[in-house]
Amino acid sequence: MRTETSGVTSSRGTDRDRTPALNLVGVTKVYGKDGTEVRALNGVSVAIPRGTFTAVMGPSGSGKSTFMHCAAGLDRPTSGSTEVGGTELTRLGETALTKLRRKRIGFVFQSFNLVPSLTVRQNVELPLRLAGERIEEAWLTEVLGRVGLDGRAGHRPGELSGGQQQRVAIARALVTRPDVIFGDEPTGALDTVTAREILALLRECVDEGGQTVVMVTHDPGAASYADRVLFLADGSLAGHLDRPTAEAVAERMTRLGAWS
Ligand SMILES: Nc1ncnc2c1ncn2[C@@H]1O[C@H](COP(=O)(O)OP(=O)(O)OP(=O)(O)O)[C@@H](O)[C@H]1O
Repeated sequence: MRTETSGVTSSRGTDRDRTPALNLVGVTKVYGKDGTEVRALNGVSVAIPRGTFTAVMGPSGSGKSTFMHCAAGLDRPTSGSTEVGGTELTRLGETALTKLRRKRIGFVFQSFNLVPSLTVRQNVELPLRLAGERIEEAWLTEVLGRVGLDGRAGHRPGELSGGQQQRVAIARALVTRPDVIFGDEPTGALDTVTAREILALLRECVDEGGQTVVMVTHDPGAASYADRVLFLADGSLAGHLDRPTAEAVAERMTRLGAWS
């Protein structure tokens, strides 16, 4: 079994800084039973440091969604353990897991998943309300400013472009100051120019906000915004690329048989 670790951490960090944002140890997920078993993940171990941007790639069916679901506590591994910010998810009951997800994990999906009847500000506040947290106006204003939506707080999602809606989703993910933001094809529904703006924004959240981002994508161009790309094949880690270029990622994907 191999553990992937990135070396992108400060040598003067505190203990909290040195605890990986995300730590998977021997995570295996088997779906079905008795002859219909699918081993979607097979002993995956990976530690992702705080303040880094990781892309997860692999051919269709290689286990990317299963990886994200197990890492984010949306699904339970069959064996192995997952830690978010030093807390082991696999030991938590459903209520504690739901609370942890609300507060310490942010999600950005391809389809934005905003509540259409709520304003931008109300959508962004929602995770704090669900977690029963106090809403600090200054922080909310700062988060909306960071994603470039200062003037849009009173609008509803239907009045915004796709790129602006994804900015709302990113603000909603940032608002609880989570240990990790997971992106599931966050630019999959956007045109190329808008996709680049959203990827640059995620990059900025990492570089300037110290956020940790883990993004599943099929797009080598999107993966090139990450510090590291992890490759999955048949449910196992099949290597990584640091400071990836789109060309190098595409070439690795071709070797994994992704486009055949
Ligand atoms: N709920 C489930 N029940 C049974 N098999 C499943 C389930 N979810 C996923 N699988 C299987 O597990 C394997 C990994 O699936 P997963 O969705 O994680 O792959 P993926 O890399 O995200 O694929 P894609 O790029 O096509 O979205 C596949 O063989 C899939 O059919």
